[in-house]
Amino acid sequence: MQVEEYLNDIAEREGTVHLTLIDPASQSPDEAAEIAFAASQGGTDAIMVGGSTGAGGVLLDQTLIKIKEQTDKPTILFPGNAAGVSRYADAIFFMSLLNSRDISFVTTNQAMGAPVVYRSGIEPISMAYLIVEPGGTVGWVGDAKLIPKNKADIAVAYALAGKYLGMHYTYLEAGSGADEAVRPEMIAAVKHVLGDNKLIVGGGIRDGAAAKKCALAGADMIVTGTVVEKNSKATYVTSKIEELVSAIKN
Ligand SMILES: CC(C)=CCC/C(C)=C/CC/C(C)=C/CC/C(C)=C/COP(=O)(O)OP(=O)(O)O
Ligand SMILES: O=P(O)(O)OC[C@@H](O)CO
Ligand SMILES: [Mg+2]
Repeated sequence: MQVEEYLNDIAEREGTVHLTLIDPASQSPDEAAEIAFAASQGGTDAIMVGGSTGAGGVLLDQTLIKIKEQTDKPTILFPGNAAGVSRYADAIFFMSLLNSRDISFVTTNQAMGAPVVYRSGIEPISMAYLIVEPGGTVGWVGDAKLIPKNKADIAVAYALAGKYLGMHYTYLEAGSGADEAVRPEMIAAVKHVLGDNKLIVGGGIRDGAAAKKCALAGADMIVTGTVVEKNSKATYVTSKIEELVSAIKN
């Protein structure tokens, strides 16, 4: 089964998908694989691999190779630029940062990365990537015109633009380690116009209660990264992921 179909199927059957984000720059490939294994034990549905600063090359390849030795869950690239493409992944969130001021994050990195995706045979999953306040590192790196956190109508406008451009997924990003996750009002307003198109929410989600708020508001998929990155002890990772997963599944 293709990864997009796999994710959509889980969203339909279980209500919400959980994705674990691993930044190859934050630990060794072996440690990344331990986190991926522990997260799989905790019930995560897939592993996203990427970072906004320097996640490419041999480190990215090795991280994916090691992760795939430890888990059967699909691996999905979450690239910060064209260098974030690796043939060792199953799929890639082929995203455009629609609210960037910098055309390189809207189309140029996509053009530079596309032939690599084509040759590697990994599955592209089209995605509108929208960065909301506070935005964190990715907001700065991506030169985003941050969507104000209480302006749901602006997020709705961008989400509709992405949908009309044919993007299957929309990602509302508050930034890694954000003090506050994307607000339920914004999630609900965006999901309302997306209809069957899938909505991913991430940034600043640290516990089951916060994840549940996002899921109840209408998120189809929840991404968490920092919570397990900073506490890579396997038993902690498994129980934290269990907490998040049980909060968002039917
Ligand atoms: C589709 C292709 C080939 C490229 C897309 C390029 C785009 C649109 C990038 C958007 C801007 C950007 C820098 C995204 C990075 C997303 C990401 C991997 C965030 C996760 O990393 P974090 O862990 O939050 O950040 P740090 O790396 O700062 O820890
Ligand atoms: O690290 P956290 O805060 O979980 O954020 C995950 C993801 O949305 C960042 O791109
Ligand atoms: Mg990171």
